[in-house]
Amino acid sequence: MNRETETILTGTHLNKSFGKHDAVCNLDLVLEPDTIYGLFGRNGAGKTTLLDMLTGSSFPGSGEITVSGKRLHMGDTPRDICYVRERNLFIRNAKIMEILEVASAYHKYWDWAFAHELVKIFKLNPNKKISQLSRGMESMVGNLIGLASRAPITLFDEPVLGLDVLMREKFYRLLADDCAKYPRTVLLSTHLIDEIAEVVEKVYVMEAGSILLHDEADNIRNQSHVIRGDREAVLAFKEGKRVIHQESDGNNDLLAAIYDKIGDADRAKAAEQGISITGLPLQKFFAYLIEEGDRVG
Ligand SMILES: Nc1ncnc2c1ncn2[C@@H]1O[C@H](COP(=O)(O)OP(=O)(O)OP(=O)(O)O)[C@@H](O)[C@H]1O
Repeated sequence: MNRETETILTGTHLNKSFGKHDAVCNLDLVLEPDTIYGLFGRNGAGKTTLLDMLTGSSFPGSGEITVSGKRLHMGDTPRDICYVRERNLFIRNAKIMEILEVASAYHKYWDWAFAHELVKIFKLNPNKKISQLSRGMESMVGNLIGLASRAPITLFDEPVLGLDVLMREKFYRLLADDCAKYPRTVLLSTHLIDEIAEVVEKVYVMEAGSILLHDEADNIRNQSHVIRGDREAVLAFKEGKRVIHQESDGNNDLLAAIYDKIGDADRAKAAEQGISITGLPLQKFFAYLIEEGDRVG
């Protein structure tokens, strides 16, 4: 299989600066077909700058982007991509239905039956103007387009801004179910990791314009642990393992967050020494990883 059939979108050696500030630095990214990605990063990490480049909304200072095997040139707006922006560009005076009609004309896999279903599920009044919507409702209109477009590549930038917890859950469930029925590539850019932990299959973590980590979500889940116990025992246990965080925990106890494999022999040793091993929530993992980068960097 050649590279073009294995990947649907690539960004190679991407750079983008605003004045003297490097928002994206020498970044490589590959999206494969039919995979749901999470792009995690703190505020200002460069996520939106990256997505703008990948979708042809802004051009990289240097580097190359290919979409469905074709190189992206200045001014191209690839039809295979649906980009749900953090700050949408909807005409404020347009009604929701008018916005959906424009989107349906643009996206060749648009599904009107699904769009109408989503209008009901998201409790949107199609005759309302964009200017009359709350922030959360505006997000829902963008998300509706992202779902109903069924584009081969859909990029959501902070899709749940302003949404209450029920709507957030509804959106993630609809996305996961619809991608199971109509497989496609989706990238969710967010700083709320735990919420989408169940949905994403692969993860990119971005910090200060670069990719800090790229891994399968399952690998992260299986390899991120918190160990707790007597200081000396924990210090000996963590020897040779990648420790991304460490802190005192009570009198003479130590807590360490480990991003590494912990096998059966390790577990038996830990049990012998009274060391507890628990899973590390993805949000915490991400916070520790970035802290570690700050310490090293
Ligand atoms: N048009 C611009 N002009 C100047 N600086 C910019 C511009 N757009 C982004 N930046 C800067 O580039 C950096 C990356 O911003 P970006 O919006 O890509 O981050 P982000 O990860 O999407 O953040 P957030 O989660 O807050 O949306 C930030 O330091 C930001 O201030």
